[in-house]
Amino acid sequence: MLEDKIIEVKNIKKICRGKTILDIDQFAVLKNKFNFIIGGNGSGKTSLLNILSLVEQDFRGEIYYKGRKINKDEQNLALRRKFSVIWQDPYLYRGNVFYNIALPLKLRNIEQSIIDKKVREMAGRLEISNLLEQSAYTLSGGEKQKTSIARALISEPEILFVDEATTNLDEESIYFFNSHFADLVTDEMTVVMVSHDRRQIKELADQITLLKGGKVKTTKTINDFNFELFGAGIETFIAELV
Ligand SMILES: Nc1ncnc2c1ncn2[C@@H]1O[C@H](COP(=O)(O)OP(=O)(O)OP(=O)(O)O)[C@@H](O)[C@H]1O
Repeated sequence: MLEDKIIEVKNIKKICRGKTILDIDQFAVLKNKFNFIIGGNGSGKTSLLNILSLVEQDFRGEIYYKGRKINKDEQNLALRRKFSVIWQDPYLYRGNVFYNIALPLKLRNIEQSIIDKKVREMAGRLEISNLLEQSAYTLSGGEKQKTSIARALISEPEILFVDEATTNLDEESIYFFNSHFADLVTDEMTVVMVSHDRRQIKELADQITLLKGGKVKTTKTINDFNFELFGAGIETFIAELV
C-alpha cells in the first residue's frame, strides 16, 4: 500500500555561495510516522529540515503539503502554525519557563485558563513543574531543552521537526529524552528527526533517509531494512551509515 505523504519536495536545489548544498530529485515525509534524516557532517540534513519546515523558503524546486503546492513567495503563516521545530540549541525568550511554554498558545489567542491548565500539564510530563517560575536564562542545558520541547509540543503540531535535539545533552538527559519522547508525541503527529543517535533511530524510526553530499542516497522504511538485513540487525547497518 502506498504510504500517505504529508510533505513532498521535488527537484530541490539549494546553492549557497556557489556551492550546491542540496540536490534532491524527490523526497517525501510520511504522515503519522517517525521520519529520520541521517548522514555525516555537512551532508545537508539541517538544510533539508529547514526547507521541509518552511523555515527556509529560498531554494529552487517545489514543495507540496498534502499534495497541494506551496507558494514559496508567501509567508504561509497558517501552515507554519501547524509545524513546530525543536532545535539543537534551544532558543528561549526572556521571561520565565511558564511564559516560554505558553507563548505558542498566546499567539493563537487561546483563553488564559486553558493556557494555565495545558502548560502545567505539559510541564508535569517533562518533569519541569518546579521550574515554571524560573527565568529561562538561568536554566541548565537539559532544562532549556526540556522547556523548548514543551513549547514545541504545547500547540499539538501536525508536524514536529527535531534537529539533533540531544547532541548537547548529558547521558541522563538523553536517557530521559529517549524514554519519554515516543509518549510525548501523539498518534496524529508526524515527526521529522535529524539524529545521529543509533538508539533513537532503532527505537523510533519508521522511515530512514540517508543524505550524502546534499543528495538522498537512500530512503527506506524500517521494514525494508529488516527484510534486507535479516540477521544482521539494523544497528550494524546504521553504524555503517552515520
Ligand atoms: N548559509 C550558508 N552559506 C554557505 N554554506 C552553507 C550555508 N548553510 C549551510 N552551508 C553548507 O552546506 C552544507 C550542509 O550544511 P547542513 O548544516 O545542512 O549539514 P548537516 O548535515 O546538518 O551537518 P551537521 O551534521 O554538521 O550539522 C555544509 O557544508 C555547510 O557548510
